[in-house]
Amino acid sequence: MAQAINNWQMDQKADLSEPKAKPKYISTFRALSGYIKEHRLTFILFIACTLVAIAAELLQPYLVKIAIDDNLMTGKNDYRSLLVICLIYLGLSVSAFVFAYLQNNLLQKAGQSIVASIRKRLFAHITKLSMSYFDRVPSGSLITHVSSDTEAINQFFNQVVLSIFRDGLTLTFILVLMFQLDAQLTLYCLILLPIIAGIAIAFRSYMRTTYQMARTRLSRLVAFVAENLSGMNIIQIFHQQEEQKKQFREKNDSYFQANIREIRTNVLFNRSFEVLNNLAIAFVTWLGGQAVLGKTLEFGVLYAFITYIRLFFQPINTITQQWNTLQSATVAINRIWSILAIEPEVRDKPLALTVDKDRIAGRLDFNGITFAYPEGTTVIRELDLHVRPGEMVGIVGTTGAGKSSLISLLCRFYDVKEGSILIDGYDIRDIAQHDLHRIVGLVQQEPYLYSGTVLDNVRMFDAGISREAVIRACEFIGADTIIERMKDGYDTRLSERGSGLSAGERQLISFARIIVFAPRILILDEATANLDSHTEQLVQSALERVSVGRTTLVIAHRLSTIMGADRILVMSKGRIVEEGTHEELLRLGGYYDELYKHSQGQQATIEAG
Ligand SMILES: Nc1ncnc2c1ncn2[C@@H]1O[C@H](COP(=O)(O)OP(=O)(O)OP(=O)(O)O)[C@@H](O)[C@H]1O
Repeated sequence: MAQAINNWQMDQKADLSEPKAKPKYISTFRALSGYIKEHRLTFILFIACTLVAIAAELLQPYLVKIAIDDNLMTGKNDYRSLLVICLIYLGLSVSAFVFAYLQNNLLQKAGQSIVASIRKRLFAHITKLSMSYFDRVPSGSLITHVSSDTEAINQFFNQVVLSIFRDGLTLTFILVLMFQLDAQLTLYCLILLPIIAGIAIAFRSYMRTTYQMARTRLSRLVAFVAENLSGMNIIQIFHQQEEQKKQFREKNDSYFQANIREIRTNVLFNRSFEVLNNLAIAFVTWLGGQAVLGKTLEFGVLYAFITYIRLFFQPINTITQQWNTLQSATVAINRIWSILAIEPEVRDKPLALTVDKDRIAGRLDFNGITFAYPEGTTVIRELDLHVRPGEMVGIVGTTGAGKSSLISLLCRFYDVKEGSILIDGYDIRDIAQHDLHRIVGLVQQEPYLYSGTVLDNVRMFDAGISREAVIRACEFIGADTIIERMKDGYDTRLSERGSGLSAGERQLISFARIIVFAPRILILDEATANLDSHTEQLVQSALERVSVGRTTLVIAHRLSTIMGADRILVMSKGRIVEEGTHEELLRLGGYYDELYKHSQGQQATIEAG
């Protein structure tokens, strides 16, 4: 695999030297070469079966020629030989069927398993890319890469490779047999070749444009649907259905038009080929018929010739049709390989530290950190923060102050531009990410649940964590009664993103996750926002239990969540502007005091209402 990416990268570098980049067919083959080598035995068997299937197919007209010229036209009445010929014909038909079946299956098997491993590799790679990549690339286009681009590679094997071998070999065999039957007549037929090539080339460039247009419009449509699905609640709440329907209709219509254009071009090309085929047959019948009448050509030879000419056009037509597939596979492979070649911006150092989370006390030091998103303005400025092991720190601040960004840096979704973040004195850039993510746990405002059971979601599909451990964790945070009330208890299947559960229930499951994975440092990003007061109480008491003995950072809009924190930080424009306990900050009479009064006012209004 590494070799395949290497080959591809070298080809890309070589291509840069060319002013006008040509379609990268060679690099496509080089990119796939590693995979093909893995299946070389299957490919050898495929070629062998193809040879036998084609030979069995093409020898059939030759047998009929023998029957006509050596039996029927001689008047020998040799029924026995005729029967033998018919039996051999039958045998050839059966062999052609069996070997064509094997040939198809072998190629399908190799092609499908290559595509499955590319898909697996691509998905695994995407999951390792840094958040900055996902900020830039829309998820819709990534879905296209994993689904339709890999499908284009599948078609490459099952159409292009199949056609190159099957149709290429068929053409060669037909030419050999035709020359063997009558060289002069074959040469006459070959006059048609430049005409066929001319038509194919003329159509080819037009077909390429129509094909690419259809693919581009399809990926726009897919991206649009993906975006809409992920933001369906917003669309409904803002009554955007009509507007989205209009935009969808436009994209759908434009894809429809592109498809129609592509189909028309294909039909025109196929029909032109058929006309050409019939012309060639008329041409051979005219020339060959005269020779038969003049007794310079046997009738059986003419029969075989006409059959071969008919068979000759089919593979040419099929091969030319593969141009589209080859084009799309080339584009798809280049797109996939360009993703595979992307190095995650945040990655482990070659000798990354292995840190056992149980030996971490949980001290945190943010030393003069500065951070800006790629192509963005600075959102954290020379920030210093030192947190004791087991301390609970609440973070509040204006919207866009950089609270979530600070947390993203601690999780190493991004790397700081300046300064450093230390956990127990280890720079987080030196710690293996696998270990870091066991040390630092994150609960977000909208916890992500996967399609799977409650059990799977709590233990994150890690079968090494026992059912009992999951149940204990849920009991600990008080989620057990809620889960037991569900249809199948811990085995209840959750729909995508846990949409069948309330926000509080989802939050409790994510707390149970934390208990199971027991990180030393816990981050809660607005974990109690959007909850009704009863669920908030449940979650709040779960939070208190979860945070015991852990360094905890809580970002909160509701001050009630953090009033009891050991320390509260107020952030503004990427800096810490106030710091202290609840009481200290109230005494300070600054932003926090204002926020508190405001929240008290709101509370009073709610109670009065
Ligand atoms: N992925 C991103 N790419 C570029 N800019 C971003 C990204 N995420 C956040 N920002 C910008 O960084 C700044 C800080 O955002 P951040 O989410 O850290 O603030 P916050 O204090 O958590 O705000 P809120 O309370 O509204 O969630 C904002 O100006 C925001 O627009």
